[in-house]
Amino acid sequence: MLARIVAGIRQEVAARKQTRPLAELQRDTTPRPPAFAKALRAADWALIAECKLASPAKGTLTARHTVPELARIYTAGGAAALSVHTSAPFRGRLEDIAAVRAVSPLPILRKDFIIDEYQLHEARWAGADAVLLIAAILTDAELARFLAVAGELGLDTLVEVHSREELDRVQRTPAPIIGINNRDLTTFTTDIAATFALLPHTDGRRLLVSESGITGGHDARRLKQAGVRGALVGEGLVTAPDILARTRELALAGEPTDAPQPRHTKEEPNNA
Ligand SMILES: O=P(O)(O)OC[C@@H](O)[C@@H](O)c1c[nH]c2ccccc12
Repeated sequence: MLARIVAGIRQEVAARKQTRPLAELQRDTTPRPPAFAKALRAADWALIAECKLASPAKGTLTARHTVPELARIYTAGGAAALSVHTSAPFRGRLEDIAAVRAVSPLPILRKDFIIDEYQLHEARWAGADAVLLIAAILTDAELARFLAVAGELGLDTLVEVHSREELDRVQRTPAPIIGINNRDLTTFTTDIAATFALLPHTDGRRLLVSESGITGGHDARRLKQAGVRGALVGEGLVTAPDILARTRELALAGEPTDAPQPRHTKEEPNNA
């Protein structure tokens, strides 16, 4: 599945390079603040809420909402950042970044299969704050190079690992934010045990995010208690009966929203 997706991405990127040459993407060089990393560092828990309409494994996940509608709900619900799929297998487009930017002030992660430096320039040009880099589809040299280029462009990076071997590789780079993907990209099955299994092998010098298969506040709370800084959640949000409520629950890592007010006396119930 992964190899097929990447082959498709390679063709798409080649075609886009023809219609929009690199020089055109490089016109705007205004420096931008690293908003994504900052949002993750701002508190001890951060929800990165993903605008995900479909996936190659499951097909349509939601037909009720558009990408900007999801972004609006996530923003209202207290997400710290947004993840926007821009690849065809997830029914995403590069333009979705601008559409989300128009309705939300939150930092945006470009969620794609980045295999070419050109896509980093595209991300910057489209208005993304950060990009996902997937260790499984990159060589050490590509990873180092993409991290450096992203840095020059003012893009934050979330570097994704699934195995111990990938974690070790990434920890030999300066990547400041590592995402442990609970989804095995060869089978597309998820198990959040993947995060707990890799945690003891992290070097303590990176911000850690858990990705995929996180369904509600209970998972979020367990991850937070284990020292994970945040969660990247798509399906658990878009398939929730009440997306706003699910966003709140995940953004608060399962802490109760309305802590009961202390009662003063039995005769005077607190109506505040
Ligand atoms: O919808 P989920 O299970 O909450 O997962 C979100 C996100 O982690 C997932 O979309 C993802 C993260 N990295 C990937 C790499 C490829 C495909 C998909 C992904």
